[in-house]
Amino acid sequence: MIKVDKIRKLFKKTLVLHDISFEITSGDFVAIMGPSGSGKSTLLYSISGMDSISSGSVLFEGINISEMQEDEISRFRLSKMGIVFQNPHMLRNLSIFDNIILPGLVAKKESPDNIRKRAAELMKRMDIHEIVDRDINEVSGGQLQRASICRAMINNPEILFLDEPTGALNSSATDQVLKILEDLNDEGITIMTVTHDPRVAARAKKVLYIRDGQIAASKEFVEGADRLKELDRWLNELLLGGDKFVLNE
Ligand SMILES: Nc1ncnc2c1ncn2[C@@H]1O[C@H](COP(=O)(O)OP(=O)(O)OP(=O)(O)O)[C@@H](O)[C@H]1O
Repeated sequence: MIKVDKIRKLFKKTLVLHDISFEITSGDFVAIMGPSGSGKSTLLYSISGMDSISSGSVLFEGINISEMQEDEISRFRLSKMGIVFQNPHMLRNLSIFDNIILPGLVAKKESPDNIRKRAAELMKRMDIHEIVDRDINEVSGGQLQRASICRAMINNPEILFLDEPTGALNSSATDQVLKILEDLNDEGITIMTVTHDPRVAARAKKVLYIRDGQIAASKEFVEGADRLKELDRWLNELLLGGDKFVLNE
């Protein structure tokens, strides 16, 4: 589905991503872990075309999206990708519902009626249908994050990119978001998420560990394994390699 080939990213003269290559297959659930400042978010934004790359290429179903002009990649992203940011970036003067339908109205893939219907279904499914008319400052962090996932799903994307989706959530809100991600992945949505939280990474099929802008290690879970235990062991081995790893409580 996505082929990342030797991408490099420079911020001024600092090399933040060094020749990163990997592939994401349709239906994958990939978690990106690694120390703070290692380049995880930059990698996510580079692959999704939110940020330009300095060299290399990103092919999405064979189409080189790294060469697209800004308006072309924006349209492409709107129709194929859903993005959930660390901070939800919702518009303050719109209700939660209107924030969710907005990318649908912009993309015009479906009629406004269908977009509203889909938003209502997504909100019901994510158990936030009672907050449709609320302002964004009248809901909890967990509700807002679930609303962000509804917004990212409004155009029926093929892939969801998430940056620390549970970073600001308590344990039960984290569990709700994880269940949603797992269900979406079971239904065929490809997922790529940056996370510090081993509970999130343990739901993934594959984990990439980034250190100093490079893939230092990667892991695929064996079917039926105790993933948290396996992940813990793996991360500890990497920690022995000198990485400071912060576990979320
Ligand atoms: N717009 C920017 N301009 C200059 N440097 C940047 C910019 N964005 C990120 N960086 C630098 O790039 C490096 C990687 O940042 P990035 O946000 O990708 O790391 P991260 O692994 O996601 O970190 P964290 O886990 O703390 O969110 C850091 O050294 C950061 O300071």
